[in-house]
Amino acid sequence: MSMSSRPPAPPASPAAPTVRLVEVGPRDGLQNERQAIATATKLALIRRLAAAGLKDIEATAFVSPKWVPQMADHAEVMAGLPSAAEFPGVNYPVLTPNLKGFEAALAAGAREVAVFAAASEAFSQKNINCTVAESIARFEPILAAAQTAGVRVRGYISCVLGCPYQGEVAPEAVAAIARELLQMGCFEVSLGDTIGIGTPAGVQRLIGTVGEQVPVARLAGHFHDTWGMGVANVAEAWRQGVRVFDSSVAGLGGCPYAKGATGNVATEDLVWLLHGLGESTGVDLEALAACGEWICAELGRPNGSRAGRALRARCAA
Ligand SMILES: CC(C)(COP(=O)([O-])OP(=O)([O-])OC[C@H]1O[C@@H](n2cnc3c(N)ncnc32)[C@H](O)[C@@H]1OP(=O)([O-])[O-])[C@@H](O)C(=O)NCCC(=O)NCCSC(=O)C[C@@](C)(O)CC(=O)[O-]
Repeated sequence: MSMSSRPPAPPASPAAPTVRLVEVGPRDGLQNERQAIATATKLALIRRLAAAGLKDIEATAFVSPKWVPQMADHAEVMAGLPSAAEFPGVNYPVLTPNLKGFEAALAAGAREVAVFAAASEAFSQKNINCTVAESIARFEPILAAAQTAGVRVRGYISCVLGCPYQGEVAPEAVAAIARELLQMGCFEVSLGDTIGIGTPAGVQRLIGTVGEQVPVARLAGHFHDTWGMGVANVAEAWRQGVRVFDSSVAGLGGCPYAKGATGNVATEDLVWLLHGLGESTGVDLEALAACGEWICAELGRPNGSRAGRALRARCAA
């Protein structure tokens, strides 16, 4: 392709981000990979993501290694994270389902953790082996211990637009859990479309209903791309005022307890969309796309990012 026929690039991202991206590739993206992934590969991925400008990189999960073997090296991952001198201002949150996980995360140096609930009873049982109410009760000691230790706690809610076991999920159920998580002390609640089943109309209803109970500024969008709606759903959530989004480089991922779920919306696609909307993310899209290509080659899997593939094709032309 000649230079003149190239599509115009969206504006480059200026220094101060107006939208916060939470890169979940090293955790959500890798947790479902069947092949063993070396800790060194996970750390190289994290380093490349930080070098591309991502400031929130979910590093691992302090969950049971019997349930999610891929995250069994959580302490080693934490020990090998880049130093603050190398990448200033980068945050490395981790998942903690219970106090045992929180204590291990704290001992490993975590400064931010995430608790995860579901808006569906069936999913809660499959994912964390307890009811929704029991999960919230398990979070209480985490929030208390985190406050003492000065650790920030994020909340997740899974299945906000549908459940693989239960089907429809009422936005009111999501709103009630979001309110509870914020009242408990979570600084933000990430709304997970775990099976990527939602459409923009559902996102509009969801944010409208949840936004009646909690400030939209305290919500994040976490969209999987299983049905190809990831970017459209982000655009709708953005239109509704959401300014924090979770994504994974190259669209890595799936969920061990949501059969058929594909990865998160790809970070490259999200960055392309947001820059096109005039937002800044602080992310260098070319460096990110190179990172996406690299991890896909490492894992021997196709690149799930449309923008990443388009950039590669442009560079090869
Ligand atoms: C929550 C549990 C532990 C309950 O699992 P359980 O079996 O009910 O727990 P338990 O308390 O009976 O303990 C059983 C064993 O696990 C150990 N154990 C207990 N807790 C821990 C811990 N924290 N770390 C390490 N080990 C732990 C415990 O010590 C014991 O070991 P044993 O005596 O048998 O040797 C389990 O169900 C679990 O680990 N689930 C994790 C599931 C998971 O990671 N899912 C994926 C993340 S969520 C997600 O992807 C959705 C999200 C966030 O991305 C948003 C979206 O898209 O929807």
